[in-house]
This record gives sequence, C-alpha cells and structure tokens, in this order.
Amino acid sequence: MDALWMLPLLLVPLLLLTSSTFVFYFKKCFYVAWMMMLAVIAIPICILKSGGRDIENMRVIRFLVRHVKYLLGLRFEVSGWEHLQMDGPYVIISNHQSSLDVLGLMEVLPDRCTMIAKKELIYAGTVGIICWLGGIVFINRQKTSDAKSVMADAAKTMLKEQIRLWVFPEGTRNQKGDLLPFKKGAFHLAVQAQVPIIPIVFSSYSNFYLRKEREFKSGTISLKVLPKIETKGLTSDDVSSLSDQSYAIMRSTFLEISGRTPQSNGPSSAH
Ligand SMILES: CCCCCCCCCCCCCCCCC(=O)SCCNC(=O)CCNC(=O)[C@H](O)C(C)(C)COP(=O)(O)OP(=O)(O)OC[C@H]1O[C@@H](n2cnc3c(N)ncnc32)[C@H](O)[C@@H]1OP(=O)(O)O
Ligand SMILES: CCCCCCCC/C=C\CCCCCCCC(=O)OC[C@@H](O)COP(=O)(O)O
Repeated sequence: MDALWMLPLLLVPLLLLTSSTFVFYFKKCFYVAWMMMLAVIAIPICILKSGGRDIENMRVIRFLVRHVKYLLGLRFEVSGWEHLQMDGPYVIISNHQSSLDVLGLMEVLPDRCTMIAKKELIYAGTVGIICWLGGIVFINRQKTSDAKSVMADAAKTMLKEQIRLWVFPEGTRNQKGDLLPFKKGAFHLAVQAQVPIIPIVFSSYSNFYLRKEREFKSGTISLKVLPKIETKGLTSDDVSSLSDQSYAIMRSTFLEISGRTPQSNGPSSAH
C-alpha cells in the first residue's frame, strides 16, 4: 500500500523532466542562478588578486565560466584559433544571439581582453559587480553622444594599456536567423586606435535553443575566428566601407556554419 502511495510522487518529477517546456525554464533559471553563484565566488578572488577593477580579473572569470557549457549540454567547435595568435591590441567583433554567448566568448577569450556592454548590465546583481571588476566598458545606448565619447576614451586606453576589446556590433541580441545591420562604434574604435579587427562568428542557436517554442536542448555551436581586417591608415571616412566589408564576410560565414545557403536579399549594413 505504502509503495502505491509513492507512485504519483515519483511520476511528477518524471513527467516534468520529459516536458520540454519545463526543461527550457529549468535550464534558463539554472543558468542565471549558477552564473550569479559563480560571480559570488569570483568577486572576492578578483578583489584579493588585483584589488579592484582590473582587466586581469578576466582570467579568473574565464576560468570559472569554462565548465558551464557541460551543465547545459552545450559544446563548442572552435576553428581559426591561429587568427587570435597576435601580439598587441585589437577589436573583436561577433554576432550576438543570447546571453549564452558569454559561454562561447569565454572559450576563445584572449588575455587582456574585455567587452563593451550596455550599462544596464551593471545592475545584474553579482554578475554586474563581476562585469565591473573585469573592466567591462559600459555604454549608454540611449545617449549616443555619451556612448561615442566613452568609446573614444576606450580607443586611447586600448593603446595605453595594451587592451583588446570585444564588441557586439549588432548592438542587441538577435535570433532572427540572420545578422542585424551593424552599428558603427566598433569600426570607429578600431580606426581611432589603428588596430586590426578580428571577426568571430557563432553559428545559429536555432537547432537547440528556441525562445518562442520554449525549447532548450543539447547542442553544438560552431565558433569561427576569421582572419584579421587591418585598419592601418584608414580614417573615419572609411568606417562605412569597413563595416560593410565586415558585415558581408560575417554574414556569409554565419549562413555557412549554420548550414544555410546565402541569399542576396538580406539586410545590408546600416548607413
Ligand atoms: C565568474 C562569474 C561569471 C558570471 C558572469 C560573467 C559575465 C562575463 C562578462 C560577459 C559580458 C558580456 C557582455 C555582453 C554584453 C553585450 C551588450 O551589452 S550588447 C549591447 C551594447 N553594445 C553595443 O551597443 C555595441 C555596439 N554599438 C555601437 O557601437 C554603436 O555604434 C553606439 C556607439 C552605441 C552608437 O549607437 P547608434 O547611435 O545607435 O549607432 P550608429 O548608427 O552606429 O551611430 C550613429 C552615428 O554616429 C557615428 N558614430 C558611432 N560611433 C562613433 C564613434 N565612436 N566615434 C565617432 N562617430 C561615431 C556613426 O558613424 C553614425 O554616423 P553616420 O554619419 O551615420 O556614419
Ligand atoms: C538582481 C538582478 C537579476 C538580473 C539577472 C540577470 C543576470 C544574468 C545572469 C546570467 C547571465 C550571465 C551572462 C551575463 C551577460 C549577458 C549579457 C547580455 O547578453 O546582455 C544583453 C545585451 O547584450 C543586449 O541586450 P538587449 O538584447 O538589447 O536587451
């Protein structure tokens, strides 16, 4: 009799685990909670090691985030490592699909590299604090003039402190199965600092992560590092063509590694 009583109790978790909607919410909540918890561990380590906001803290963050992919059933296949083996500062640009991008970013993140992010991220609890400690440059997207001056300062800091910066030129998350037109900030940054641009492309998440359908399965993501694009000698007049050139190569790579064939009627870079 007792055993029969237990049966429904055992069935409930079993049913939940087989429900893809439940798995979706569970994995999402777990991801946020785990990252918040990792940040709690990382904060005192970073403060003890470097005393405060310091790009070297990115090493601690990178180390602590590397295992999270296994917990979510994700794998990264990285190609083009050789393009990152370069001395000195550069600007990395990549497409941006979701906060899960942080996992791929930490797979390939070179030393002395931090990111440009929206200022709202600083309010994300312990994750916000760790972003600040990691030297992330925060911009106000509502105030373009402020964002531009912060990025102009960043160009100088890059050279002075030999820092690399990772920018998401789409300026927001996007899962439409194509790239959004690029904003210009990343290209002004590279031209102002006269440093190369290294494009990195994440393949589409749509084969394992569908926000609308509430699906979050296991999956493999291709991460392709592309050859650098030089900016030596370029001026602000060249920013639009630099952006168009980067967009074209990243879009065709995105479609290729996502298993799609390029179409000619996609959006072109913003002017
Ligand atoms: C251990 C625990 C761990 C736990 C957690 C770990 C976390 C680890 C960290 C992970 C962090 C990941 C961070 C991810 C966050 C990602 C984001 O937040 S993405 C959103 C924010 N990012 C961006 O927006 C970057 C890209 N945007 C830009 O670069 C924009 O250009 C802009 C500077 C914000 C300006 O935007 P806007 O006005 O909308 O755009 P444009 O059309 O590009 O520009 C208008 C106009 O101005 C000219 N211009 C732009 N920039 C400059 C400049 N720097 N200097 C001079 N002029 C500039 C541009 O050319 C346009 O003029 P034109 O005449 O039309 O050409
Ligand atoms: C107490 C506050 C709770 C806040 C919880 C948020 C914590 C997030 C926790 C875990 C995720 C860790 C990775 C964080 C970095 C993700 C950055 C990100 O992807 O930001 C989105 C931004 O690029 C574009 O924003 P929009 O698409 O324009 O919007």
